[in-house]
Amino acid sequence: MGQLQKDILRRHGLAIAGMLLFTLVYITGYQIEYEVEELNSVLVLFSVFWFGQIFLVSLVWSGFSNRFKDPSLTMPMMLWIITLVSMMMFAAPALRSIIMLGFLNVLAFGVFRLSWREFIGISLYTVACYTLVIFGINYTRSGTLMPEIEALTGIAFLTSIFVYALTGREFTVLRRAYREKNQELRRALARIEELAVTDELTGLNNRRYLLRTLEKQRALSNRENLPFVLAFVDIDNFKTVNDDYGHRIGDQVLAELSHLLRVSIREVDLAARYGGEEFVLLLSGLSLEAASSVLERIRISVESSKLSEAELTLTVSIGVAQYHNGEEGDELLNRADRLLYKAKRAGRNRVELESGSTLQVPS
Ligand SMILES: Nc1nc2c(ncn2[C@@H]2O[C@H](COP(=O)(O)OP(=O)(O)OP(=O)(O)O)[C@@H](O)[C@H]2O)c(=O)[nH]1
Repeated sequence: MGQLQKDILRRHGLAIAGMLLFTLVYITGYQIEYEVEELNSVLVLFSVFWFGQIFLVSLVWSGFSNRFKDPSLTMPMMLWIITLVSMMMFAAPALRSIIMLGFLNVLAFGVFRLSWREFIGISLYTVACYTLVIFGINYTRSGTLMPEIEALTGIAFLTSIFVYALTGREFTVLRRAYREKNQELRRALARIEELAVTDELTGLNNRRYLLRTLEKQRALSNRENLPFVLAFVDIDNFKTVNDDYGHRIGDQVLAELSHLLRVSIREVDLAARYGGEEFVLLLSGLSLEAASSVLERIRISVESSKLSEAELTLTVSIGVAQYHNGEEGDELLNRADRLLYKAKRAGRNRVELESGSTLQVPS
């Protein structure tokens, strides 16, 4: 059972407790004021009342009401109670004051649940029932009511309903403002989280995100024996780009290379900017051999691309290491970094693989 349904049922539980109390007070009042023999017709009325009530609550309880616009069925329940309570008022005019309080309690139940329009609707329905019953009593038992007092009671009743409606409206406005603020906060938080893990220049994830993902990947790999590969990708002689063409072109190169890296890997892989002109790729589920062909393809595609508006031809050096079950993330990063410098020392524009990898590749 979801939290929403629990909340709804808790509210209905309270309402049922209130109605039980009302039933007791009414029947006691009836016994004091009227002949006990006439009680039977009132008991029939209460049976119908409770039957309908239990039927509606069971719709909520079973989850059947979830298919309706308002799963709490507040409106049908209120209509049911008000109709039956009006009939009880007709059956026992002397208990009018008890019943009026009953009406107000029912309306209080709807103040926070219903929309402004629904609340006005149900209030008008209540006033109509009340007026009809008063006319009915006057017609069938003339002389039992004092018209002036009834009119004054009606005005007091209407005033209370009006105050309820205003309170409900205030509450709706507050609730809406609260919901909007909450949504705004959630959006801002999502944006902050995104900014905290994104590199502004390239749009790739940053080192913080990489290290977090590396930890998750390690945990997965240790548990499932799933291989993965980490590669350092570094632009060769990038300093000369800045020196010869300026930082603006250098930035363009970084952004375009980042794009190239991102589109060269699968959704499940990760390309992150490690810092400066150094990038890291995390290739999951791949053996060193499989990863090496992906990385070789990347190396060739960088070499054959024209980067930035200066249409520069650049190369990258890549150091590739496979994760060894149980090792720390730092160790893996260091091994890949060392391989990158080996590639640099060996003349650049090459993919340097680690020899002697031991992780098993699942068949
Ligand atoms: N335009 C630009 N340049 C950057 C950025 N971050 C780092 N750099 C530059 O990247 C260059 C890195 O130079 P080095 O570390 O000497 O490396 P390299 O010239 O690529 O030489 P090798 O790596 O040995 O091939 C430096 O000139 C940095 O200023 C950036 O965000 N934008």
